[in-house]
Amino acid sequence: MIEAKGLRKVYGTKTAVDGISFTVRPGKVTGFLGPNGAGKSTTMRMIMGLDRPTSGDVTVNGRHYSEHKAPLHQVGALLDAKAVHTSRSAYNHLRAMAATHGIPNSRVEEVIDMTGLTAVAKKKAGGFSLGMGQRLGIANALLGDPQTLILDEPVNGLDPEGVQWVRNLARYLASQGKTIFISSHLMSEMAQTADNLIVIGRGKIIADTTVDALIESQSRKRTLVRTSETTRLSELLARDGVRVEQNERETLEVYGVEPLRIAELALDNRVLVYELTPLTSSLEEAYFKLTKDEVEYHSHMTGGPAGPGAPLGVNPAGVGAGTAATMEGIQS
Ligand SMILES: Nc1ncnc2c1ncn2[C@@H]1O[C@H](COP(=O)(O)OP(=O)(O)OP(=O)(O)O)[C@@H](O)[C@H]1O
Repeated sequence: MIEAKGLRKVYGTKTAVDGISFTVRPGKVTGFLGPNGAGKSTTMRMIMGLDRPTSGDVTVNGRHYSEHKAPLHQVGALLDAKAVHTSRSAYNHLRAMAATHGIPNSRVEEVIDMTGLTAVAKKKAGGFSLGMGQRLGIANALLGDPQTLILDEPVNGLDPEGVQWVRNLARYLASQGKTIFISSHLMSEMAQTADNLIVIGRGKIIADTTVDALIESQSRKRTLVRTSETTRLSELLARDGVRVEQNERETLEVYGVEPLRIAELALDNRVLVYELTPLTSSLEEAYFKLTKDEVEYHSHMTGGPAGPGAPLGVNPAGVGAGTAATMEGIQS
């Protein structure tokens, strides 16, 4: 369990984390989301005692990180996958870490096997690919079989098999009652991995809820309707003040009413409807809506302004057309 109360971190004139309070519970995977620079890594570093809060407090399993007698058994973290001796082999790196924490060599073999590093375990970590480095970082985090696991962007650089492996690992460990706290920018992955989400923007919490509730809160009720009488049904719905869009032949998107109401209206007026499907937003759509005012670093595509539906100022037409992009950080 991770508990933060009024946690705040100021670097010079920059408030990276602005007095946040949250609880990450055992038995669940909790995703930690937010735009670049929102304060996720700073929060994770404070949990691990690597950064001292300017004010407020954070504990893991009831104590500050530094107060735990055997911290590797309490909490394991992947914060910076490059933080290994590049001249040491993965095996020697893990062995050295295990030896200084009273962890037997058999556990080193176990985590090497679990993370799929067996074939490269005797090679120097400096020559590892990004994905192999991530696996070593995760092996390191798992070494003490910790009750709480903190992973900062663990799937960064992993191949699809690796991404799936992290998902299954996180879900398995949560099912064993462990506390799993993961940051990621991959929304589709988070939707499949996490039970709960904490969303942060400009150092403040903007949502602390379940994945389903977050999607629901940001979704507008929409129903896909297939009928051969689109014009007539559109007119009937418009009379009730309902917004209707037609994007394909024989297909309507109807906003803001229950499918039952659409079916009743169609039945009363003898309009044949052959499909009624409630549509839900993806986590990515919900996330964009939630954080659209919290993004500090916008991308600008050359070749025209962003369209009204374009998330984060990215013009989808420009992307599709292969337009050259310039990335520009704007600090507001
Ligand atoms: N050591 C530091 N000194 C000064 N500013 C810092 C320091 N560490 C972080 N910051 C600033 O604090 C803010 C939060 O940074 P942080 O790395 O926690 O964000 P993040 O949510 O992890 O971002 P990303 O998704 O890009 O990794 C940023 O504006 C960053 O520039």
